[in-house]
Amino acid sequence: MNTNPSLDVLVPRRPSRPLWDGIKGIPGSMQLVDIPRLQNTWAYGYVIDGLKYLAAGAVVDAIRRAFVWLYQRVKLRYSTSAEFVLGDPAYEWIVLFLTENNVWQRSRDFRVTSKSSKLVYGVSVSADPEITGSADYVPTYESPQLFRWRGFWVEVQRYRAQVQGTGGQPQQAAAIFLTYAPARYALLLPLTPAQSVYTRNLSVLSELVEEAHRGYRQKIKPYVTIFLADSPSYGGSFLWNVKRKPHRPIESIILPDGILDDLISDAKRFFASEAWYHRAGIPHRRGYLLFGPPGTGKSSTIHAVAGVLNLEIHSFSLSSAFVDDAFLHRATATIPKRSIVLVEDIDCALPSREEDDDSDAGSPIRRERPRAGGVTLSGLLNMIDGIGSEEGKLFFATTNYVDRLDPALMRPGRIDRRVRYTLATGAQARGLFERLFKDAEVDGEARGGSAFEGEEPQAVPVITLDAEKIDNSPHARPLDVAPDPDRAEPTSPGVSELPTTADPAPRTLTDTRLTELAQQFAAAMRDYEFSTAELQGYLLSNRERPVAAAAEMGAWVVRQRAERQEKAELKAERKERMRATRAKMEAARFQQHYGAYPPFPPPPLGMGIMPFLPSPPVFGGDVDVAAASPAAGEAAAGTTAAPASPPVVPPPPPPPLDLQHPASPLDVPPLPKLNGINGTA
Ligand SMILES: Nc1ncnc2c1ncn2[C@@H]1O[C@H](COP(=O)(O)OP(=O)(O)OP(=O)(O)O)[C@@H](O)[C@H]1O
Repeated sequence: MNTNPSLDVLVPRRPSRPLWDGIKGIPGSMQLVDIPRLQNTWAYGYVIDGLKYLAAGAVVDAIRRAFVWLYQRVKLRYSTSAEFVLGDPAYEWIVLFLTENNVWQRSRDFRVTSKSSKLVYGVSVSADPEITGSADYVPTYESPQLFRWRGFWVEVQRYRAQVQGTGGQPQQAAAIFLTYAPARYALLLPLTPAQSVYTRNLSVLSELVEEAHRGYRQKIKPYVTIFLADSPSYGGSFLWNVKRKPHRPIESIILPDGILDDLISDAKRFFASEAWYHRAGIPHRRGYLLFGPPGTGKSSTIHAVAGVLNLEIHSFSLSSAFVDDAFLHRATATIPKRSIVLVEDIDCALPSREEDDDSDAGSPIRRERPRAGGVTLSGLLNMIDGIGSEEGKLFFATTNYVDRLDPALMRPGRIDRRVRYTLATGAQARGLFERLFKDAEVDGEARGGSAFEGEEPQAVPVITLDAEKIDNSPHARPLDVAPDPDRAEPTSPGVSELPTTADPAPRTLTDTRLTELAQQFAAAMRDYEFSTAELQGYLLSNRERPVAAAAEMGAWVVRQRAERQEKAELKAERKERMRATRAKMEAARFQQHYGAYPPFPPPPLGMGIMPFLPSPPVFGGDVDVAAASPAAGEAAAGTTAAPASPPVVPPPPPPPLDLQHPASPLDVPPLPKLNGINGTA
């Protein structure tokens, strides 16, 4: 008989419906539950314990739910969420704020990266500068950190996730959650999830963010912050790659007088006249196009302007594969007020014919440059003057090929000012020399010893007036001659006055001497012959030898000219081969469609295929598909087309630098015809 009443409840006896048939092995029996025997089995204890735990769990869960319910009521009444998402500038502010407030001190999680130009807010974790100098130690706040701020307890926690980027690559996403409560609610903090702010007073949150922003601006002052849109975005968020660069001193940019000052005062006026723009109903933005050959100072100018005006740069490279219209739109929407939006090499966004094709106008076969990652002209225009581009933003674009730009891009309102950069003039070369060698020591060899430890004194090339080597071009100057390696004489006028014995005390160049050397340096080249970057490269390779740098400039110029000539010849040869290949391909196609001879009179010579048509079929009946590939074509063309090497004509000096000054943003004079810039037609 069953004496256990609880088991009676759990296993009711139902004589008409036996439950334990299978256990006793007698199907159909109605009295088979033998409770006393069941109690003696080993499983019984487990079953009873399990039931007890189940009951205890249910009670705990009920209590937890009651707490959550209570928390929800408190949260609804007092709290707000504060989330800072990686990639947004506010994320940078808050991370710096946390670092400055030493919130990391109890942190156990750090990300260690070698020092680079990437903007990171590392903390000093060691007293040894040798160690802290080579790496950044960034607290990651993976575990919650609690700190006090203005009478509030603030809890910070970071969440990290791997998400799918637009390009399909995995992408890091992160956010920082802040929770704060007045000190009297501090006890509640540990009991609650971190995403809440325990007060409805939003001004507390705003004060915290503003303080973080102020601190950030202060900290970042000596630097220009550059946000690069160089990673695919994910979901609705946008990820900027943040770098920083020290300010570029404005006087280190060597341009004709007035250009930089004018640019800066124009930008200052723009920022100061926000109210006027609003009253006039004109979107508060201003566009600048800087164009000219590579290495002439376009990017440097933008960095210097950003430093002077304390602006951040948000930079786009339109040639990245993942950049499309939607990407541009999303990115532009995240750019804060008072920023520079920079598109370098803006011509890359638009389809254009290859440089080499210019002589083949009219040919049906053209090699188009591949379109960059799906950016359309209208997408670009929307980016420049869409909603997200208003609110006090300077738009800067640079290009080496201004003639490739669509007129729609350059209409007033999108581009308000255009600044042309040219290769260096003599005055710029002098300025560059003086800037790089100001306060420099006199060369070791000029003082009688090598500037470099253990190095043989170099024989300084002598400039001779050899009639055969003299450049007779109209731009030539007396120093356009090759050095004579057999003769070595004192470097330059004035150097012989320097002591000839080794002098341990370093001697700096006097201002007069520096000016003389700068003039000597500049006189060795023609105006508009080299880019400032090329001259800078030469001077840097002679950084400790100003006297020799000036004296050897003539030889360097001669070498550069010879190299250029060689390159120009090779290019002309390649171009000729390509043209011959294309002509063959056209002839083959023509034959395929119409047979060996045309059914109509030949067009004038020079119109693509005709020079090949009167001859009997060169390729036989079939089209040689391999010949259609440039490589095969080049090989074939080597036997049929004699490459012509046109003489290298020195480029005509371009017009002087000009900065156009429209009277108003809507009054921009038409762009002058720019044939010849950078060698393009
Ligand atoms: N006018 C200049 N004054 C001082 N330095 C210059 C000038 N032009 C070029 N440089 C130097 O040459 C280098 C390249 O300059 P920068 O990148 O500004 O040229 P860029 O015109 O933007 O070239 P690209 O069109 O190839 O981008 C930099 O190191 C810069 O210091």
